[in-house]
Amino acid sequence: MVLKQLELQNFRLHKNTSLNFSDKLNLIIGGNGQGKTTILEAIYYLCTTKNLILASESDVVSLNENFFDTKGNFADLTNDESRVFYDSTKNKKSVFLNDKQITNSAEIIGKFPIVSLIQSDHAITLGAPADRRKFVDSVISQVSKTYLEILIEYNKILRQRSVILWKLKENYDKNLLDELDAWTVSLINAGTEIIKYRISFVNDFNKYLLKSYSQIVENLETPKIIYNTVSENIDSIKENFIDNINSAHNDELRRAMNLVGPHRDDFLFFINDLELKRFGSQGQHKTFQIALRFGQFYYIKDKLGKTPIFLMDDVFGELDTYRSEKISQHLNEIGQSFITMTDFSRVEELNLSKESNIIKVENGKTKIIN
Ligand SMILES: Nc1ncnc2c1ncn2[C@@H]1O[C@H](COP(=O)(O)OP(=O)(O)OP(=O)(O)O)[C@@H](O)[C@H]1O
Repeated sequence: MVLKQLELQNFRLHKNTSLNFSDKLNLIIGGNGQGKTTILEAIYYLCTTKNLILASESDVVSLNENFFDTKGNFADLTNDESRVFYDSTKNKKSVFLNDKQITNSAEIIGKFPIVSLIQSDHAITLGAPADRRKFVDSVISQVSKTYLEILIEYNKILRQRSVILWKLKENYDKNLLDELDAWTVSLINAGTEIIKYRISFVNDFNKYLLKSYSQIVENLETPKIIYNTVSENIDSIKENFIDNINSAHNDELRRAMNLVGPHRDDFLFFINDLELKRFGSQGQHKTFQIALRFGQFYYIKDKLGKTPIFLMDDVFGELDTYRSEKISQHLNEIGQSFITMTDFSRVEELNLSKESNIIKVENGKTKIIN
C-alpha cells in the first residue's frame, strides 16, 4: 500500500499544501521549525486517525484558523481516500473513508498499516515499563483486532475494580467484597489472555528483531526481548495469577490499587547477555530503537500481508555515516517511506535511487527538487 497524494489545509504551518509522493523513499528536507514533521503528522492521522506526537487536535489547527483538513489518496488493490477534518469551534474530529464518515477508528486501523520511528521512541528503551507495554500492545493490536478488544476490556475491568477498591477503603462492606471478587475473576480471565498473546508475540518477534538489528550493526550482537510477567509458562499463567492476586489482597485493599496483572508487566531488552537499560551505550539504545521499528515493519508485513508505510523523523542526525548508509539501503528495499532531515549535505550518504523523491520545506511551503 502506498500514499500517492496528500493535501493539507490549515495544518500547523501548512496553510495549503498539496504533494505527490514516490512509491519508494520520500526525503523531506528543511531547517528546524519549517514544517517537516507536520507532514508525517498528517500522514499518521490519515492512517490511524490519531496524532503522531500525542498533540491535541486544537494545537494542530493553524493559528487564527478554526479547522484543519487533511486528505490522502492511497493505492493498493483498490484506491482509497482517507480524510481527517477537525473543527475547533466544536472540538469535533470527523474521519472519512471514501467520502463516507466513519465513527469507529478500528475501521481504518489495519487498513493503512504504518510504522513510525520518531524522537519519543527513546522512551521505549530508556523510559518506564508503561512505554514498553505501549510499544508491544500497539504492535500486537495492529495485527490482531481481538487483542485490541481484550485490551480495551481489560482496561475497563481495571477501572471498575479500582473504583471498588476505593469504596472498600472508605467503607469495608461484605457486598463490596463480593463485587470485588467478581471483578477479580474477570481481571484474571482477560489478563491471562493478554499475557498469552504477549508471550507468543515476544517469541515470534525476537526473530524479526534479530534480523533488523543485524542489518544495521557491523559486529556480532544479539538483541533479545524477555517478557517479565506472572509466569513464562503458558500452562501456569492463570494459576500464578490467582496465587499472586491472593497474596496481594491486603496490599490492594490498603493501597486501593490493582497491583497484579499484565498492566504491571515489563519487557526487558538485552544485547547479548547484558540488559540494555543498565549497560547499553547511547548508540546501542538508538540502534535497538531503530531495530524495534524495522522489526515491527517486517512483522506487520508478514502477518497482514500488506506493506506498511514507514515514517522516520530526524533520525539521521544522530547516526554515524556507516549506520545512515545501512539504514538507507534498508529503506530503499522496504517499500514507501517518508524521512525528515535537516542537513542537506548528508543526502549523499543515503544511496538514493532514481525513484526517490526530495521535498524541500520552508515555512510551511513545499517544493519538489529532484
Ligand atoms: N498550530 C500552529 N500554527 C502555526 N504554526 C505552528 C502551529 N504549530 C506549530 N507551528 C509551527 O510549526 C513549526 C514546527 O513544525 P514541525 O515540527 O513540522 O517542524 P520541523 O521542520 O519538523 O522542525 P524540526 O526540524 O525542528 O523538528 C514551528 O515553527 C512551529 O512554530
